[in-house]
Amino acid sequence: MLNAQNILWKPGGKPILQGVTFRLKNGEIVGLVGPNGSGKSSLLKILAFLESPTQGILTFHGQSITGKVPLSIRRKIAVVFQEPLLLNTTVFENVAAGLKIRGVPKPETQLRVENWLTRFGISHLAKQHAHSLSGGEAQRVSLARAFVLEPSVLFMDEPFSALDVSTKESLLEDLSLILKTTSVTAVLISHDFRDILRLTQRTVILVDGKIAAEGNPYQLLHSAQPDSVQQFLSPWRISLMRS
Ligand SMILES: Nc1ncnc2c1ncn2[C@@H]1O[C@H](COP(=O)(O)OP(=O)(O)OP(=O)(O)O)[C@@H](O)[C@H]1O
Repeated sequence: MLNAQNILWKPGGKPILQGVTFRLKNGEIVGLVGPNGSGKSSLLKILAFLESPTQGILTFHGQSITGKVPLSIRRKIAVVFQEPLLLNTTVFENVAAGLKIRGVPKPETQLRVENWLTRFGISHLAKQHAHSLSGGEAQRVSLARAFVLEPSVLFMDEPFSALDVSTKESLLEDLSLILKTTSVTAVLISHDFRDILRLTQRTVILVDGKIAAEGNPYQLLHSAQPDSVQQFLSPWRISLMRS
């Protein structure tokens, strides 16, 4: 559904992405990992049409995307960042905001928002002000706000990294179930390879702005890889063997 071919990105003259070719198929959950500064967030922003590549071809459902991205396509994409960036209003209004902008009728908005608040276990917080939430609750609101839009593609950039271990664990459990029971196509960036093993079926490893390896995350972990990939995966191999 989303194809990126030979993407080059040099925002300040320095090449950040160097010839990345990435294909996202309908319904798959793809992990995007790699060392700090390898270009993961940059690639995510380009795939989500938040940045334009310096060179390369992007197509969405077969339609070539150049210049200004049509609103109808932008609206098929949702992005969740590490910081929830919630609006200064209630939880309900935060989750409803995107539907209001799209002109979804009130009764349908009510049903859809209630459904996603329930699925993320936060319906009891509906009337609470978003800025009074804990980090875990706020990230649940941020995810509900993305899912309520029923996007074709959901991008998640480090959604758990600001959460403590037990908060993260309960969110991972709920998100894992939601991803299994919806047909959403998603890309997840995480520094924690355990999240990637748990949530994704295919993983892309970026090193220095290039795809250094890709495949099933378990197979990547247990097979021989080029040195740059070994270096990134070794600590995970060791820590996962111990646990
Ligand atoms: N708009 C920009 N202009 C210039 N350089 C940028 C821009 N955005 C990112 N970079 C640079 O691109 C490189 C890759 O950044 P990016 O955030 O994509 O990496 P990352 O793999 O997501 O890193 P991390 O794991 O630390 O979040 C960094 O050196 C960063 O400073």
